Amino acid sequence: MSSTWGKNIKISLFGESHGEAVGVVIDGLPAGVELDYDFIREEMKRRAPGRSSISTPRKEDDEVNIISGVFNGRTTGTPLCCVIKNKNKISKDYEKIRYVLRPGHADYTGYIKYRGYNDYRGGGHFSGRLTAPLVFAGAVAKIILSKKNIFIGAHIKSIKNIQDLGFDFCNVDEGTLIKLRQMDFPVLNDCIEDEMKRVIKEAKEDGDSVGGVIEVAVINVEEGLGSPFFDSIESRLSHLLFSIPAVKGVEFGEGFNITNMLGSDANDEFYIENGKIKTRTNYNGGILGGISNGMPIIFRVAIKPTPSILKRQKTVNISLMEEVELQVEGRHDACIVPRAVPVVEAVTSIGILDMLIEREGYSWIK
Ligand SMILES: Cc1cc2nc3c(=O)[nH]c(=O)nc-3n(C[C@H](O)[C@H](O)[C@H](O)COP(=O)(O)O)c2cc1C
Ligand SMILES: C=C(O[C@@H]1CC(C(=O)O)=C[C@@H](OP(=O)(O)O)[C@H]1O)C(=O)O
Repeated sequence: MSSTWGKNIKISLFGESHGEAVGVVIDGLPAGVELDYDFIREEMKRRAPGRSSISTPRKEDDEVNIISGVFNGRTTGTPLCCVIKNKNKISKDYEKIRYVLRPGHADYTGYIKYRGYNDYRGGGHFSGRLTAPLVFAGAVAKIILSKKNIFIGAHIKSIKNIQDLGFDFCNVDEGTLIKLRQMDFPVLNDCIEDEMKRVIKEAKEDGDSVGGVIEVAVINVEEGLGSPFFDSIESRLSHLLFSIPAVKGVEFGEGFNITNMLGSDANDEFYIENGKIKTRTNYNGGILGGISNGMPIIFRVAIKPTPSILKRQKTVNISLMEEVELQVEGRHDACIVPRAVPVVEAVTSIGILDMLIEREGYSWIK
């Protein structure tokens, strides 16, 4: 099933953007974990639509309704089902373009795969709205990971060609990640925020959209997590990251740039600090042979420009089999990147927790 993922923590997404609700069933959770509802609400708010002028004006409160798997505020260990209602749908925008394929969106491929039975309203099951339940599942995973002091944080590394500073690959502290989490527009260099927002606003005024890159750090993962080959940390996390709509690239450590380096530079040399083996550089992003080496796990995720744009585009009416021009109406993100930051963190948390339970079972979770 394409909407189900995981070996130990299994998540199953359901719903459509203009249907009754979206949601997730999480199976394999440990019993007895106290859920911090304030934290979960904050995480949901970070992603929710309609909270800024650069995001879609569709306002949703993204209130989570937990309908199973929690009793007296603690997980029971049985499937946890969370439902998030769709309260602010305007489906008429999509009736007009029912058979007119939006370039860059999943209208064509969805129509072909599901033989025209797909819910086309708002992208249906392909919508970025399905990332709301992912953020919920990620918040639960973050609560559990915090028991091992594992923190996941991310910032907007670039919007189009405007660059933020990068993480210090060897030294990412918890304080920085928590500060980023509290920011509506998380960047390391405060001075770059206005310029990035200007690029987004200019594209929007022009009926267009822009993309960008998100940089992620996972800290305090002990050495030895992961496996070689098919279950490498890179493979497991990439599977989840590429499941997020609009993700077009993932690179770990120096990523593609490592090809510009000599081996003598790219090799992270080892040393000992207080009896612990560390590396002086971290170009490999904390992973060797698919397994964590105890350094921060660092990677970047490329997000494409939002496909639904006001600008006129050439496309096809699939019912009439005619070439037509399209001007998309409706409520869309001029740039997906800021709202994708908590989503990227969420799937990373789910992936790390899944691998941790595989390695250590449940006994460390109290
Ligand atoms: C948080 C989030 C918000 C999104 N908002 C929009 C949007 O407003 N309009 C749009 O056309 N696409 C939006 N997308 C992207 C589409 O859902 C995505 O491009 C589409 O499903 C096709 O998938 P693909 O780009 O991975 O091929 C959003 C994605 C995410 C993760
Ligand atoms: C609703 C959300 O984002 C939606 C993601 C989306 C898409 O095509 O992915 C298209 C828009 O949907 P609509 O046309 O119904 O307003 C966004 O608003 C959300 O993230 O919660």
